[in-house]
Parts: sequence; structure tokens; C-alpha cells
Amino acid sequence: MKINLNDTIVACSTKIARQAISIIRLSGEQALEITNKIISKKLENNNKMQIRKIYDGNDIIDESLILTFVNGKSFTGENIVEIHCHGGILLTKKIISLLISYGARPALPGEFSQRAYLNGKINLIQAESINNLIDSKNELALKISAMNLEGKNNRALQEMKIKLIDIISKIQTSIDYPDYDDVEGSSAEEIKTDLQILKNDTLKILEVSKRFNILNHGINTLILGETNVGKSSLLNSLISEEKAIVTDFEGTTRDIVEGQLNFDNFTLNLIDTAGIRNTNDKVEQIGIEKSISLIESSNLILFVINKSKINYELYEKIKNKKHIVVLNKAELLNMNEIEDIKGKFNNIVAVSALNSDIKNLIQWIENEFDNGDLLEIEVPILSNSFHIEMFKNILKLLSNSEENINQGFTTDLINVDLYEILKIINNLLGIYDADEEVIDNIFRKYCLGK
Ligand SMILES: Nc1nc2c(c(=O)[nH]1)N(C=O)[C@@H](CNc1ccc(C(=O)N[C@@H](CCC(=O)O)C(=O)O)cc1)CN2
Ligand SMILES: Nc1nc2c(ncn2[C@@H]2O[C@H](COP(=O)(O)OP(=O)(O)OP(=O)(O)O)[C@@H](O)[C@H]2O)c(=O)[nH]1
Ligand SMILES: [Mg+2]
Repeated sequence: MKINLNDTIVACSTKIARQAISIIRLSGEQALEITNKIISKKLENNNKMQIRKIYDGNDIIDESLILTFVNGKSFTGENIVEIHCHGGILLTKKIISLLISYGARPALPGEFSQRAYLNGKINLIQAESINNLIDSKNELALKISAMNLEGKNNRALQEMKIKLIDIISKIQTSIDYPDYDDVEGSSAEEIKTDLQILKNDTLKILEVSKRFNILNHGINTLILGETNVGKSSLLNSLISEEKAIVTDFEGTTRDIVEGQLNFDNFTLNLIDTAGIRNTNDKVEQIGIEKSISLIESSNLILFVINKSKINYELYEKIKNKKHIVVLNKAELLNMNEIEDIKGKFNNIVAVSALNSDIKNLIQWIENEFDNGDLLEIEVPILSNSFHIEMFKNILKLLSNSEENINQGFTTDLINVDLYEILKIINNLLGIYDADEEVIDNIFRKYCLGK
């Protein structure tokens, strides 16, 4: 659907709920004029907070603080009016309806951010980091999103762009002045070296972005093992909550049970599953198949065993995925027994879910997913799958250029690909208009009022 960006839009930026204050936000040319219809004393044309009574016809319905942003000095770059009214479902809805009746249009989700992007106030990566800031589940995701919002990625992208333009212009000069055959750095070998640097940057961007996205969305952690080894007890112990049913019957858990555990630098999305055994129970069998099918999509597997329950056949299915073997019920074993079992696996910790003695496991997980280095990394970290696709495309174009040089093609052909890369980077920086429909899709998944 084509949206009209000349409309003045309105939405509630806070929840519409019983609460102390609601913030209703208008953005667009007519923001002040429309608001003036529901107050008696006109708003002054400045960037200050003003107090006004709100009217529905002749009836006063509230006294609100109204914040105005004029002359393009606002989040969206348009006139913005924020009405900070008393919270309350009916009152908030009533004020919004009045504003709509005077010509405002209900905003689409993310439309405020979309306008900020289209008016050059933020780039696509910053827009995305606003969304991430709101969705952050752990401290590290919050910090990285804030860094991106502040423009760290912008600088890194600008640097990449400078490197790229440098190569393009060297090639261009050697094309424009063919007799001048020693334009510095324009030999095929030198161009290849320069492209290699860009390729390494791109590979690094894709690698750290993948890591960031896992920590941002949560590490899908499958708790897998035979029946009765204590998988559900382990889930409960990890999330400090009696979420999954625990009994001493084999086959207690049938469907999956999920829990979430936030560390400072990452989040675990824990999935407790049906224990693996041969069974004639139809429901349990479906649960077991589900457990097995989840192996593929998990980022980490906690493979739970007991002294008498070590399923090597099942271990074969997971040993090439990131995993840790968790020897549970360790409080029942002596040192020698524990060491004996530990000798059978590379990655193994001994715990007692029953006694909530799981510190070995927690420590292993913390070491494995530290991620703190992401804060120091200089390259952009991308969180949007569309942006990641754009960079995969850059990688393809770079490899293509490299291949063309190897094949001995002339450098003007290579410049075609390099211009394509420049276009992609400019798009991310918000310099060229990206495809409108794509932009619409990006912003529609934001919160309403954002
Ligand atoms: N009440 C309220 N709180 C909010 C927002 C908002 O819109 N309203 N924000 C929004 O989501 C965030 C703050 N972001 C903002 C970004 C830029 C401008 C702004 O007015 N920029 C102008 C002036 C800059 C200046 O004077 O330094 C500009 O860029 O021209 C305002 C808010 C978070 N908190
Ligand atoms: N001694 C001891 N018993 C434990 C420990 N962890 C769990 N148990 C007991 O083992 C039994 C099975 O625990 P669950 O957590 O239900 O095991 P499960 O692997 O989820 O079993 P299924 O859902 O049937 O596959 C229960 O009686 C638990 O109290 C432990 O660390 N030590
Ligand atoms: Mg269970």
C-alpha cells in the first residue's frame, strides 16, 4: 500500500492503558493547526512545553502538557506536537479521535521512524537500532543498539565507502587517461589487494552480525536426553522457577516447555523436551520426534545424562553441533565415578539439578558466549535480515570483481560491480532512496507510535 507522507499522522506513543500519563504524538505540516482545534489558546510556534486545556466542543476534557517541535527540529524532521495528557483508556482514545476528526490520520506502525529516515534524520541502521533498543533482552544487546543509534555504524560505513570510492576513482582515472599507464595503485594486483581488504571487512561484518543476532534473539538451547535424567529439573533450576512438571515417572514431559534466562551479555531460550526412549504411547512418541527435530535449529544443546543413562546413539546425532554434556544427579556419585564418566566426553560438566548445584554449567555457558568483544569491534553490526542480505550481496559483487580480475577482464567492467556496491552502501546511509516497498516493509514491524 502506498502511504501518503504529506498527511499529518497521529498515534499514542505510550500504551493506551490506565496509567499516569499518555503521550499522543502528531507529526506533519498540520500538527500545530490540528491541535489548535482542541485547545482554546493557540500553541506558540517554538520548541517548548506549553500547558493547555483540551476541549471536546465546549466541554473541557483534560489539562495537558503540550510539547511542540517546529521548523524541522524534531525526531521526524517535521512539525511534531506531543500531547502529554492524563492516562486513561477513554480519555486517550477520545483525544486521538478528536485529532482524527480535525484531519490527522492514524499513523502506521513505525511511521514516525520511517519519516525520520525519509527526511534524513536517521539512516536505516539507526532506525533498526531504535527497534532493537526497545526489544533488547540483555545488557549487551542494549549497549550495542545504543552505540548504533548514536551513529557508530555510520562512521564505519563511511570508512568503507571512502575505501570503495578510492578504488573506483583509481580505476576511473586509469580508464580516462589510458596513456598515463602508471596511475598510482591502479594495476590489477593493487586493485585486487584493495578489494581483498573490503572483502575482509564485509566477511567480518557478516560474522559479527550473526553473533549479535544470536545474542540479541537468544541462544536457542535444547535440553535433550533420555527420560528421567532430570531435563525438566535442570530447566527449572536454570530459570529458578517450577515451570516444567517433574516426577520420577519416565516420560513425564511430552510437549516442549520453554523458559528464558538472561545473562548480562546474552539470553538463553531454553527448550525442555520429551525424554528419548522407545515407547508405545502415541502422544509421547510425537513429543520424542519433536525433540529430535529441534536438534537442527538449536544453537546449543545441553545433552543430559546420568551414570546409568548414557545414550551414545543419541550423542552421535548432536556431537557435531555446539553442545555440552551435562552429567546430572552427580551428588549421588563419588569422585572416581564422576571422573570416569568425564573421561568419555570432551565437553562435560557435572551438576545436581535437584540441589540447584549447576554453577559448573553456568560458568561453562558464560565462558562460551562471552561476546563482550562485540563492544570493541569497529565494523558495523547489522541486526536486520534485509541489511544482512545487502551485505551478502556486497560480498558476491566483491568476489565477482576478484574473479573478473583473475580472468584478465578490463578494469572498467570491474567498476560496474563496484558502483553497485556503492549504491548499496549509500542506501544504508540513507543517501539514495531505497526501494519504497522494501522501506515500507522494514518500518511496518515497529511499534505503533514509534
Ligand atoms: N517525549 C519524547 N521522548 C523521546 C522521544 C520523543 O520523540 N518524544 N524520542 C523519539 O523517539 C526519543 C528521543 N529522540 C529524539 C531525537 C531527536 C529529537 C529532535 O528534536 N531533534 C532535532 C533537534 C536536535 C537538537 O536540538 O539537538 C533535530 O534533529 O533537528 C527529539 C527526540 C526518546 N525520547
Ligand atoms: N538425585 C537426584 N535426582 C534428580 C536430580 N535431578 C532430577 N532428579 C529426579 O529425577 C526424576 C526425573 O526428573 P525430571 O526432571 O522429571 O526428568 P526428565 O529428564 O525431565 O524426565 P522426562 O520428562 O520423563 O523425560 C525426578 O524424580 C527428579 O526429582 C538430581 O540432580 N539428583
Ligand atoms: Mg521432563
